Amino acid sequence: MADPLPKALGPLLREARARLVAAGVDDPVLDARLIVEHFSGTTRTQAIADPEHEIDRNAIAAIDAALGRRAAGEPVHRILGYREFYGLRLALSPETLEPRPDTETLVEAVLPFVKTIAAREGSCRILDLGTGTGAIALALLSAVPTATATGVDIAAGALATAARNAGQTGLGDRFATVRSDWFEKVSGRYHVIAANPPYIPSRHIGNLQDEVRDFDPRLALDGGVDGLTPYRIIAAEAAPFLEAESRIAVEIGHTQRTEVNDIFRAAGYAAGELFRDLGGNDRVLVFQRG
Ligand SMILES: C[S@@+](CC[C@H](N)C(=O)[O-])C[C@H]1O[C@@H](n2cnc3c(N)ncnc32)[C@H](O)[C@@H]1O
Repeated sequence: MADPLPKALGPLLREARARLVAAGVDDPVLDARLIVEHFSGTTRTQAIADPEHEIDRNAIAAIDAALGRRAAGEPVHRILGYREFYGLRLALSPETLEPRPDTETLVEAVLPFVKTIAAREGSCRILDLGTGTGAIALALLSAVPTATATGVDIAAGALATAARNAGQTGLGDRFATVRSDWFEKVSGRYHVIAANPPYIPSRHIGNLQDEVRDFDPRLALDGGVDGLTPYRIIAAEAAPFLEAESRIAVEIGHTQRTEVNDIFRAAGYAAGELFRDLGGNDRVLVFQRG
């Protein structure tokens, strides 16, 4: 059994860090700070300016429990219950993928087009397929005040979380949700179809990092036998939902550029424009009709 946690903020942070180091956690300094700040309601500045500040007993108990979960392998943002994406604090739930910084590449890739359409037409309609927390749609809405978005997901729990995130970020009046198997229940036409679909081949799911395999929902990961099934559906079925001037932006696995390009080209789209993530990996393709 671990020693009781100190009450004073400075020593508490040091002990939290030491527990996560001992457990072999990847980034113990950051994770200890996130956990302590979240459950104690303190800030980094406070820890520096007033390290003797006393934390109350309930907060200490919550920090103790959270450190135990982190030491046992649960991702830190699952424990906190939220993750920042494109400057928005998005709540997570068991049915949502934890949004990743790489996905901000998709937001940046399609944002100039969204702005152009919104400026010219007074609005830009976005369809976010497989919306999860609502990350992509809400990021675009936060950057373009006249845009509107529909978030589609097959998971009812994900849509409930996305709707809650829209409300909490003040974007609820421009965001709607539709529960649908890809386009099945979708109606209307859109200037942008964005998707970060599940793209891991089924047989690779077991080899993913424990934190991904055990805590992200399988529905958000499994892209079928070769990981490309959702791209085939999107490429084949998107056309009736697109405005004359429009884009389809998809996130891809870093080895899938050629295959995904081939799928969309066979469906009548011009070769996709490629965007790389901050790690230099192929990450996003943006298509328009050829
Ligand atoms: C990789 S996650 C992306 C979540 C979010 N867009 C993001 O970027 O963080 C894929 C999402 O697709 C949803 N999904 C899986 N199969 C689906 C289907 N057949 N129709 C609609 N959505 C689906 C999952 O529930 C999950 O939310």
